[in-house]
Amino acid sequence: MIEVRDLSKWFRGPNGQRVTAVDAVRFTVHPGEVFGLLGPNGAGKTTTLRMLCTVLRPSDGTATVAGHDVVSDPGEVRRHVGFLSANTGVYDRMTAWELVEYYGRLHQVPPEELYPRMEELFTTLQMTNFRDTRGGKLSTGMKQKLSIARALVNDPPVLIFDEPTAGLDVLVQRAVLDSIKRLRGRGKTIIFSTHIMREVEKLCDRVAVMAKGRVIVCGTLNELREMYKQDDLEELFFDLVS
Ligand SMILES: Nc1ncnc2c1ncn2[C@@H]1O[C@H](COP(=O)(O)OP(=O)(O)OP(=O)(O)O)[C@@H](O)[C@H]1O
Repeated sequence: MIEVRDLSKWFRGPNGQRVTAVDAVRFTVHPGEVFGLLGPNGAGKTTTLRMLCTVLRPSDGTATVAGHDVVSDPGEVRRHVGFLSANTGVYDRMTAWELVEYYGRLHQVPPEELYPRMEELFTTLQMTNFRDTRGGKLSTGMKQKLSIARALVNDPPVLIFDEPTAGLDVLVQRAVLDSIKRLRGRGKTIIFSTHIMREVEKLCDRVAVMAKGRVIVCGTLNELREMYKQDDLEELFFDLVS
């Protein structure tokens, strides 16, 4: 479970001025739920997710992930989270299989769990054809799948995915979205960011629409349709953020 209460982050701009990237955001994500953070470029989605996975320290407010506070207990948060971002690193010299194995060992997954899980991940994410290819020779989509496998290798209860389908072709997009659905079916708590309403419609149980660092509205898609008397979610999103 993820609980976010009045979470804010500000940075110093080039002239020393305060740039508020995330402004008193609140939401809760439950196990077995896919929660979408939807917003245009610069809305504050990545900054919010980075605070949740302890890469960035909040300026104000609180967040707990799997019951652990992101500021006072970052190690435990990291142990319970699989994080994926557009620039998650893939080592050039390791093969796809070696990289996932390496992360599994880092997380101290016992071998009798690690290898069956890796076989399953490589099959469901359709990675068997490049299992022995080195990172440096993989395409963007292959690297993205590999980063997902890496995030899942220790079977964490919470998954934080920053634009998981960015830059992928439709086939890989579908494989990624299908894996997210399967993970929800297994009771994982999942939050992901996107600026594509279609993905939210396909996948999310609830969504928070963000703009200029704030959550403008949060609810199920039906609640949003009802609230704004607008059935076309693309239009609704446009109206909300413009
Ligand atoms: N390290 C930083 N220093 C200064 N400003 C930053 C920093 N990181 C983010 N920002 C600013 O915070 C705001 C929110 O950025 P963020 O990357 O969280 O948005 P986003 O919703 O993820 O956008 P995108 O869809 O383009 O990835 C932007 O105005 C951005 O310029």
